[in-house]
Amino acid sequence: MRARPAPARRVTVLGAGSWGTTFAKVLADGGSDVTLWARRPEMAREIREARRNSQYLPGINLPRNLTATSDLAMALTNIDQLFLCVPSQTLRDNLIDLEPLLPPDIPVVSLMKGVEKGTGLRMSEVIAEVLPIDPTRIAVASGPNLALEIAKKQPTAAVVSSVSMETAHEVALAARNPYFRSFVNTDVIGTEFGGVLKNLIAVAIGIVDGVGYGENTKASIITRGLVEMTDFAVAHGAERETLAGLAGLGDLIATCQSPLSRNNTAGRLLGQGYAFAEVVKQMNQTAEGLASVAPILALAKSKGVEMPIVDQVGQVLAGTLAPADLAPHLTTDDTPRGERTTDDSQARPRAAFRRAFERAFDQLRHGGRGPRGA
Ligand SMILES: NC(=O)c1ccc[n+]([C@@H]2O[C@H](COP(=O)([O-])OP(=O)(O)OC[C@H]3O[C@@H](n4cnc5c(N)ncnc54)[C@H](O)[C@@H]3O)[C@@H](O)[C@H]2O)c1
Ligand SMILES: O=P(O)(O)OC[C@H](O)CO
Repeated sequence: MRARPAPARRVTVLGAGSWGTTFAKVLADGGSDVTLWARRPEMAREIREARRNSQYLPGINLPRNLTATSDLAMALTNIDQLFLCVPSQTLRDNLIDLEPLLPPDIPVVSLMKGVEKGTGLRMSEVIAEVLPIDPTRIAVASGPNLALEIAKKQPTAAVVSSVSMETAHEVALAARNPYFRSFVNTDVIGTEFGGVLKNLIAVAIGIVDGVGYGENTKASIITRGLVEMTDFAVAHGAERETLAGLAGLGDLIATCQSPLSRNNTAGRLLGQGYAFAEVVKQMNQTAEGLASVAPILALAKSKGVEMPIVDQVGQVLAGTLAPADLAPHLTTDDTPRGERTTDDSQARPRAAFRRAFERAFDQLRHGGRGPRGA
């Protein structure tokens, strides 16, 4: 007698924007039965009946094993895994609504790349604060994942991270198909901050692009931006290696290079001279970087981490720095870490100046008798 095939995994994605819908497709193409929860009933109906999300993924056909509802209780009934993909600033309210309906002991996965304004908390921390859930059942997924490319089945990879390797594996198994490969790690802090921080560097890239600067400027910002990302994340407990991987460098490259990126696009509008309020009005999608600048700078300050590029992005958003003045060489270090001064003509005058200063100081201390020992 042939063994009966195991029933398909049942998963729900909360949030039917561009990434929520795309990730639901990733999961469905990986063999799960997927329910997508949309806030607006008309959007749920279009996804269910026409198998399209024409607002966020125009031209993309959605698979048959993906359905949609705007009924939260229905979306959360009898599921094996839950994925969260709403704007970071609304997550807390969404969690409060879903908390009484959450099935016990299922993995809850954040697909978001922002921090909460006011608290500075990462999304996994907001989940841990609001839901009565064992921390080992929380996971995050991040990587170079521009929604529209993935919806067209262009191959890419991501990282699923949880403090429990078992949970990470469980989720990665669901988030895997012929065009989407999920790797696993236990560095939740690094994986999550990688996704948040690359948005800020992508805004900077958009700004200089909008101004009309070329590839040298952008390469310097990307390179020094990665150092800022790494310093920040490591100071908050991340592993350096994570920031050099898909969730750090990988996502930084994708987001900084692509016109599909909303953070990059928002930056470009700022660089072209639009004021922050106008940019927010023009963007009808989530550009997480705009809300993350202030909490990230506050977190950086609390750990004494210097973030000159992110700081300048904050100033452009506030209207106190002209976009054309955002430049990577405006760092506070003479020679930033990771860069060498190859010609020591710059170092010598500084050393000579220090010696002259010490001599003068010594003379003053010893009543003009000349330096001690002289
Ligand atoms: N789009 C991408 O390529 C991509 C890739 C990886 C990660 N992300 C991350 O995914 C998250 C969501 O981004 P997105 O691209 O799907 O955004 P989006 O702007 O395309 O969609 C946001 C969705 O959230 C809904 N929404 C808005 N307010 C809400 C509320 N109060 N309650 C519930 N739902 C609400 C909107 O109706 C919309 O369906 C962000 O953190 C983003 O950084 C996006
Ligand atoms: O469109 P963005 O700028 O939110 O970037 C999308 C993804 O995070 C890229 O990995």
